Amino acid sequence: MSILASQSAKRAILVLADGTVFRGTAIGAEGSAVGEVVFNTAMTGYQEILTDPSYTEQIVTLTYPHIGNTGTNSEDQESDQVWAKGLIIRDLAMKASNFRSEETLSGYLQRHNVVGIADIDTRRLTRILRENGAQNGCIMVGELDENKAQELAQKFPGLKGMDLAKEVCCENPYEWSGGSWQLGEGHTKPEQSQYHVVAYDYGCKHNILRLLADRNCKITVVPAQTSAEDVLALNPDGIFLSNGPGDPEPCDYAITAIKTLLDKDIPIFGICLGHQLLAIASGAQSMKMKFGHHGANHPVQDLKTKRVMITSQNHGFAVDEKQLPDNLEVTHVSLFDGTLQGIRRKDKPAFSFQGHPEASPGPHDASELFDHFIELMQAKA
Ligand SMILES: NC(=O)CC[C@H](N)C(=O)O
Repeated sequence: MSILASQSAKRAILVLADGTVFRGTAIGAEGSAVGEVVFNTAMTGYQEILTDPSYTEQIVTLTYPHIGNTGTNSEDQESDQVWAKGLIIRDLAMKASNFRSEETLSGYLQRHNVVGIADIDTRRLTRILRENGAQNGCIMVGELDENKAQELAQKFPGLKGMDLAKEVCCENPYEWSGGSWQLGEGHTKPEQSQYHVVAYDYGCKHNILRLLADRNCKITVVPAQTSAEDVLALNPDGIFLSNGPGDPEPCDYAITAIKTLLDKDIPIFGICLGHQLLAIASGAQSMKMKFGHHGANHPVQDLKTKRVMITSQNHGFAVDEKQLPDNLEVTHVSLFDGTLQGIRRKDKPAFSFQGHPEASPGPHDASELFDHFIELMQAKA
């Protein structure tokens, strides 16, 4: 191949639905990707972000400018595949240098057939998304056609109304054997298992299951559409509702099951999509946010203790704090914009958190929420 041909094979564009065009360099697979473009402000954790199933149908731009310097490895996966539709960055590190690195970011994206684009003015892009709201976009690699890319971005239906939890979850129930956070991959403490947690997989991140394993839980993971009756047949001490992609409102199967499970007074803990579903099952409503929360430095206040936690966040929908039923108490709020971050049922052993107490990436300030879940199971036992 001539130098010119190989150079042109490397060119890529990002076109937003509003027609804004960014020209850059391809760093991943060939082809094109269409999705909702969101910005994440975390300075680390690109591999965890890419493999978080909550990013299904989304293209992620990272505001941190220098990405790829620690490469990728098999331990930092938050699921078995890359779910983000595409990656947009400012600058790809020329060298991956870390004792845990097994593969470069570029090689990793290509192997997972995910489109990526570098050399983009991600500050300008982020300003557009902040000012006008998250918007659909298209990354195109190879044959570049700006009009076609804009048309594809405009045709993308958007995440409002998209029921994705049932698309990304496991096919069959399984027992978690992926290890614990403290002890590492492949290690669990089954002999010490005290509580049987049934975890609804709506697109669950592995670190949630690792943190439950750390706390002596035996975990059975079940698909998103598992009925409440099938979950009850497993005789759980507690029920976990996972994070996941898309809009919570159309997930009627989950909302119906959670309503039934709430009636049984079994401890329930929800994270992110699981939080939104618990709220809706309790009578609340969700709404689409302007550009959402995606980052690892969001201050959230615990209203009871007044303590401020720095948290990891990844959501584009939120529970509407203006339309809460009487059975819900607000436990946490975002100090960035005052939106609702945590709730507790006043009449049931059930609570949930909008951010990501499991981090990966991010700080572990909110990990005590896992301990609270254990306390609820203890109290019930
Ligand atoms: N991380 C999540 O669970 C995200 C929940 C939901 N898909 C949202 O964007 O708000």
